[in-house]
Amino acid sequence: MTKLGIETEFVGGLRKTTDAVLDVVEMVLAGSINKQIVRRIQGTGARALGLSGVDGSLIQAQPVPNHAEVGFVGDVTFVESSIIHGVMDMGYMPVIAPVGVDASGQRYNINADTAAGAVASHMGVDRMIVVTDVPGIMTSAGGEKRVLPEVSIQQIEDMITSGEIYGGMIPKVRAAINCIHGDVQEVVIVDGSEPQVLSRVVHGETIGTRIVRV
Ligand SMILES: Nc1ncnc2c1ncn2[C@@H]1O[C@H](COP(=O)(O)OP(=O)(O)O)[C@@H](O)[C@H]1O
Ligand SMILES: CC(=O)N[C@@H](CCC(=O)OP(=O)(O)O)C(=O)O
Repeated sequence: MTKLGIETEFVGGLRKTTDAVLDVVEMVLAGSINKQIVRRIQGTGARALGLSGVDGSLIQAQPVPNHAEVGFVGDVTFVESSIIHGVMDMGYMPVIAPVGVDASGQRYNINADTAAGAVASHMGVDRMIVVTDVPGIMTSAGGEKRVLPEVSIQQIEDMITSGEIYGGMIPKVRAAINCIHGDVQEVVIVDGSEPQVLSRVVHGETIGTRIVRV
């Protein structure tokens, strides 16, 4: 953005999105970043297929409640999960860029965690794994900083209110809460720099933070 001379700022973890910002967001998220992820997955020998939420109206969106403040940021209204199932049935891992569209063709920038949560909910998966750059939800209650192995929805709400959960962690936990209210049984937040982190979660290792219904 800076290189292109466009200024942006974040409000509650969401990027303020003007038309000019939307152009760059779509170009980068659905273009270069999406293809980079696809190339990396293919580099491991797996098969990947990149698409954005606009393709096939995969991610349908509406303006967020605070759109007057943040602009073209979207909440997901519907996910055409049959497209994802179709891609997976063909043996490809879908890599979905978080850009949504509404019935009039308006594009929306959607936080990646919000989009992932909506995809997980609409697909009816048992578990969503959120990969980030910290070892989980951290607390400094009791003096030193530590990872919480498990948190409830109420604890999360309290931590947002107290400011202990802030910035980019907010859309992650909000997406987790939305998932848990549906069919998804648990959401696990883990550090992507941990080796083999996805298979370790799938095999039941206690790692990161589990968000459970309770
Ligand atoms: N309680 C918390 N525990 C851990 N990280 C937190 C917490 N509250 C806020 N954060 C911040 O959330 C960040 C992760 O969100 P974000 O930067 O959006 O990650 P990503 O780019 O992986 O989506 C962490 O790097 C950290 O700065
Ligand atoms: C509305 C909004 O904030 N969209 C995000 C989409 C990408 C994203 O969410 O990336 P992270 O998961 O690394 O934060 C953005 O424009 O940065």
